[in-house]
Amino acid sequence: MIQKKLANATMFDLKTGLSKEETTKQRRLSDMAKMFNDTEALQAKIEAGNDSLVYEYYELDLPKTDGDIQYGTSIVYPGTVGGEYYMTKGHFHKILETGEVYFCISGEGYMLMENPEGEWEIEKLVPGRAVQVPPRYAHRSINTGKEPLVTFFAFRADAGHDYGTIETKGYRKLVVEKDGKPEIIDNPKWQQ
Ligand SMILES: O=P(O)(O)OC[C@H]1O[C@H](O)[C@H](O)[C@@H](O)[C@@H]1O
Ligand SMILES: [Fe+2]
Repeated sequence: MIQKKLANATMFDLKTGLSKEETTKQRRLSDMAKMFNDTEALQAKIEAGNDSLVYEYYELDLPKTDGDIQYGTSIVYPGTVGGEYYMTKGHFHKILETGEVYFCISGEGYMLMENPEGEWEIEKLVPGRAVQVPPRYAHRSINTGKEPLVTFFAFRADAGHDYGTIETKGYRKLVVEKDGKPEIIDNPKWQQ
């Protein structure tokens, strides 16, 4: 009898977060045009030929029904742009009521979250710590350490990604390096 393949299984390295079996989607500084607050510092780095990899993540080829779970790892590399730590773009889910779970495997940083009602939350990511992003909250992971920040995530597979709101309005808060330590500040460019 031929066993029907029901579950998708993948190996991820616990230090690097990478999988030998799959390819990542990568975002470099040049893909982050509207994301970092200091657009001039970003432009200067790119023009100096320093288009470094900011983060990569997996989008496994899984079915996208409401009953399926999309999962994978996300790896944010260490670095700053104009004092702002390297981070993911961040997004709302198109199905806004969808939450997501992140489990930190390696590195350190924060999960920054905000909802359309104006509430915001920030949770520390350290190895072994799990964070649930509640429904309605946009979420962005930020690497405040010196090593790659590796998280494992899982969410309802049909939730979708809405980047437009973040690109136009930005986040209410930024996480910047001040005297070598992370500090949460108001985003001076945030638009109502
Ligand atoms: O989608 P971004 O904000 O660019 O972040 C990249 C990826 O990070 C996370 O790991 C999410 O779970 C993914 O769904 C997301 O696509
Ligand atoms: Fe998400």
